[in-house]
Amino acid sequence: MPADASSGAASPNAACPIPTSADAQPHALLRITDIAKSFGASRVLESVSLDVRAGETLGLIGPNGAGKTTLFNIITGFLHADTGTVLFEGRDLGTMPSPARARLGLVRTFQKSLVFPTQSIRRNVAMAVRAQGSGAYRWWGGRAAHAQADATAQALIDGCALAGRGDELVADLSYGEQRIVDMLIALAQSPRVLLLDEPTAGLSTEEAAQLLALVRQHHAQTAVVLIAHDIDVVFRECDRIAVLDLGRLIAIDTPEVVRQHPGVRAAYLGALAEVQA
Ligand SMILES: Nc1ncnc2c1ncn2[C@@H]1O[C@H](COP(=O)(O)OP(=O)(O)OP(=O)(O)O)[C@@H](O)[C@H]1O
Repeated sequence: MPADASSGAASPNAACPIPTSADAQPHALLRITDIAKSFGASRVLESVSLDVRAGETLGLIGPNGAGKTTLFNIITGFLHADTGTVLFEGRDLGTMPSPARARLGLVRTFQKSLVFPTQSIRRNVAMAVRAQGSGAYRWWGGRAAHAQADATAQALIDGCALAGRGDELVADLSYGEQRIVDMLIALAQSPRVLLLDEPTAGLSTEEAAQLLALVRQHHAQTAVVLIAHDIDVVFRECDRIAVLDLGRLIAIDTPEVVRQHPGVRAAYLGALAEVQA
């Protein structure tokens, strides 16, 4: 947890002043400012600003349809915002396509797994290692490049609960084990900012904690942004929590402060009362 994870009051503006490129602080790896997005007449995001700091885990929560995945899509270049900026290490990413963003270290996972189920664990992870260099998933290439990617993949696999099972097909793994492969694929891309879209859905709280611990095992300084509907997991695992409601950021602060935020409690209809302090 970063030393400066706490950030004061629960109002979005007080906790995270609307930033400009001129006042970017060195610890804000990713800074999004005034993001708005509509689909036709439907306004999905409205003036969303927040920063993401090296080494922190920032939870991104909100009711269904609040705009969480749309925000991920904009940060990672799968969609472009109508207005607003995405700064990565102070650099405006503009219309940079998603593969180029991934090569900078802006890596994401998806709600639906993107693994190749009929391939081995090692082959899936090795392809991600190679994608980091080339910007595309490739089956072919020189022997040395293959060997290097395999070795990196093997090291990742050996450092987790799938150690010694690199030759197994992903299709033969349990649901929870497949989520680990998703995470290894993300980690293979050397993320500086890792955006995780529902990686813990369907996992127990314990399994979710183990999955997230994998990130810190490999990348202590990576900033993690976690979308999860299990608010128990979010409140336990995150240094700060950002709350979207109807496309607006209604709070961004420490779990302790967010838990008490009246707007957040209203959005969650009292469900927060169940979360352990
Ligand atoms: N490509 C699209 N075209 C039209 N509407 C879209 C598109 N993508 C998302 N939406 C709409 O935007 C709103 C926000 O969707 P989004 O997936 O970002 O929400 P979310 O907070 O991630 O929801 P959930 O928790 O259910 O995944 C929803 O009403 C959704 O139907």
